[in-house]
Amino acid sequence: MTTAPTVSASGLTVRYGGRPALDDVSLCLHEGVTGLLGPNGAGKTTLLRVLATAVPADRGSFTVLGHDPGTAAGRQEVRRLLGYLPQTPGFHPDFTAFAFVDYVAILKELTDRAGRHREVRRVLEAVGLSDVRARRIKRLSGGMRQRVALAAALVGDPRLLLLDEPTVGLDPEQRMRFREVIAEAGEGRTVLLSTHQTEDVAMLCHRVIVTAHGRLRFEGTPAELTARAAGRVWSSTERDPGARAGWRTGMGTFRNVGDPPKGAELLEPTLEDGYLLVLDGEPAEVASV
Ligand SMILES: Nc1ncnc2c1ncn2[C@@H]1O[C@H](COP(=O)(O)OP(=O)(O)OP(=O)(O)O)[C@@H](O)[C@H]1O
Repeated sequence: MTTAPTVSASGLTVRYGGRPALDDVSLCLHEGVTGLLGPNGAGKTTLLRVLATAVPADRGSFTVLGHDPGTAAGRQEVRRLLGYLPQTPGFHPDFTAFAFVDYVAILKELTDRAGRHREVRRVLEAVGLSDVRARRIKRLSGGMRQRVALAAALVGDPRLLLLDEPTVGLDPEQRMRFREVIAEAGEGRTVLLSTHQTEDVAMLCHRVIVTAHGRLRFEGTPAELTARAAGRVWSSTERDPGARAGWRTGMGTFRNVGDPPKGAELLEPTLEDGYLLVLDGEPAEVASV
């Protein structure tokens, strides 16, 4: 990648009660969509909170397009460049979808009323909510509320978009719609997408980061993550006790991931297989995704 990174982070560490939620994480994010995978408690939300300047790092530093949030002026610049969809977005339920996104647009310093309203209509259209923009948030479904939160993150055309599990709880059609919007947002902008959906990463992302126990375990392309499982996925009629993971498929045969026995019938690996193998060696409660 030849372009300068949007985000450069070095040694980011956050501790809660002495335990590291984020442990010496260094990374660069470029334009396009980067997927952030990791089991529960891996530190994904903590990393997004730090980059969103919602939580300060105990150690380490980062810049966004050269601005250092370690200073008050730098933090203000970084916040101007950000769109953030937190894991549990907060709404005032009596707001309409339009009024809520408009409120966020005002906080984002879009002061010209007519231009701001155009922008609010644009992002509501992008997430497919134009028809219900006058409906109160308390009367919207969970998936629609998630789309309101995405519209609020998109408003003002941020250069860096931080999305914390945006497709959780969405039906397949809505997930597809989200993918379209996120892919579009990744054109000319930098998107960090935290997710448990390896499918979303395979379909959307040009880069992928895997974390566990607050540490970076992998950084590369989805194809490179998938390649970690090349020659390590095989089919058998019984569950192979030597497999790292194995399950009966709908075909009645077992799909095993790990170190295959000699002569095993090898299968085409997926990104999820690569992910499982990257987590291999983690303590069991973390590795059992
Ligand atoms: N405010 C907090 N106070 C204390 N501990 C916290 C706090 N926030 C996170 N942690 C702990 O830090 C670790 C990382 O949590 P984090 O929410 O960043 O993980 P995650 O990868 O986003 O998990 P999930 O996939 O379940 O959302 C966990 O052990 C969590 O319990």
